[in-house]
Amino acid sequence: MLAVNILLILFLIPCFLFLVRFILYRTALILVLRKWANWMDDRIHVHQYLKVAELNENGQDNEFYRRVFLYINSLPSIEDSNFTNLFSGKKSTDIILSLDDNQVIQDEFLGARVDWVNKVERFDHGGVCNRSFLLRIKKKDKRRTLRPYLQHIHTVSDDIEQRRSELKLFINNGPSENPISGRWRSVPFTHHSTLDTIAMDADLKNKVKSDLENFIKSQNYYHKMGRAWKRNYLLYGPSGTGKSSFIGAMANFLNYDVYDIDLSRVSDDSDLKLLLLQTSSRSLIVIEDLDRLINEKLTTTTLSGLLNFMDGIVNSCCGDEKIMVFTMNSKEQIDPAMLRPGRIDVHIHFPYCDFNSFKYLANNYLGVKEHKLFPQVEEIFHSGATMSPAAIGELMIVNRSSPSRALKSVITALQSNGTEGKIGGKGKRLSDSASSPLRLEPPPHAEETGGANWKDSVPGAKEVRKLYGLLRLKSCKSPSSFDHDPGMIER
Ligand SMILES: Nc1ncnc2c1ncn2[C@@H]1O[C@H](COP(=O)(O)OP(=O)(O)OP(=O)(O)O)[C@@H](O)[C@H]1O
Ligand SMILES: [Mg+2]
Repeated sequence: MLAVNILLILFLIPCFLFLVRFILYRTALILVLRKWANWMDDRIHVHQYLKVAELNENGQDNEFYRRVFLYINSLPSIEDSNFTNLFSGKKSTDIILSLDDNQVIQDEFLGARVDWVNKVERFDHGGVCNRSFLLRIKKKDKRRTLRPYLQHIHTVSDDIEQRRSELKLFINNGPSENPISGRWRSVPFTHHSTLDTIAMDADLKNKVKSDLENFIKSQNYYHKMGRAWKRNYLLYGPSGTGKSSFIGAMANFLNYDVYDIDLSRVSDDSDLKLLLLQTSSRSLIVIEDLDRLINEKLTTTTLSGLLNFMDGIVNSCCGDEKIMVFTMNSKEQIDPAMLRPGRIDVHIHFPYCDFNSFKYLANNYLGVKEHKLFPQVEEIFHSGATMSPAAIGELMIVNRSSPSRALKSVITALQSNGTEGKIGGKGKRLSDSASSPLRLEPPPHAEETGGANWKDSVPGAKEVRKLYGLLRLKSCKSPSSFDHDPGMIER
């Protein structure tokens, strides 16, 4: 009998507990209980308040208010708040939750519970209002958790901002242009290149990737060494080999804004310094075609002005975490002082296509991994014929509806190139400005206007050459590009 009773009790206890749990969670009872517990807790402890006002005493925006705003609205507990606003985000599918006026939200940090009140005081009918966030924290927790908690808010809000913000491309105004908007004007940076879309030796790409990753983690290292936290890259190689695209890929990889310096709009060395001073942290500072600017004397800045700029001396006083990127077609005629280690930390060579790069492009542009024409293409590459990735890419794009036709067009172009001899001349940018005497441009709107004709006929080498001036005959060795200098990469 006793055994039966014990069994019955053992059965009933879990049933009872299950029922209590069911009632608590199926009804609002659990919330009521939690509220009581918090109320009791509040009575027992002494609390302190910290106010983060929207405006400082001079009526200027309080940066920390904005950070707290981002932080609070990212807390999962916002879903438990009694009143929450819903807004649509940047994408049509995004919905953003935002705490309503005078609502309280709870947060927990290092085991301490804190409350935030979104305080809004209105003075006249919905017009002027005072906004602030009020932090309520237990006195006993304050000393232990406040500082790390505020730091935590900084880090989280930084992270959110970084994820949300769109990248910007800054272009410098001339010294006398646009005094209101300052020396830089910006447009959204929408370059779609990524490290994956660039055809490049796989080892080299991985090295660059890890170099960039190391750089962004090395703040302490640079500061301990007393150096500005910056790294200088030189991308060099013939026209159409992907240097500019690689800059876009770097910016997208690092999530950095890009400052593209047009040296022809820089009046002198101090003007260049000024421009650098007005760049922000976490940015790529780019000077393209540096060799052409120097050799053709298209800049009024002096060599020493450029060297100081590369050293970033002025830079180190006003925010760092910058990467400078210089592009050149060739570094042969450049003063070695400009290229010495420390001034240029990483040299990356961008060569013409080899068979591996060709396969990479075929996969990216045509979605073709293997093809019966590949052995023939490989043979032609091995015989020494080559083209720039830009030229090959264009042939693939215009013939993308038929991979076989695209490959045949590349073969024809490579073969003609091989038999017709070397086509010399310095590479030019497709987008070169009118100031340049040698303008090589793609056919106007080839895709939209003449697209049908282009697609129907396979363009031969002559057409390609005429259109782009990008064909070269050059033995194409696999790139030995990332110039290793043992001292160049921090470990
Ligand atoms: N290595 C590459 N991988 C993928 N695409 C490439 C590569 N090189 C060039 N392209 C394509 O060719 C076009 C021109 O390339 P890009 O402007 O980057 O060349 P560049 O080296 O900067 O030339 P320039 O010296 O004339 O400025 C881009 O649309 C790019 O997509
Ligand atoms: Mg370029």
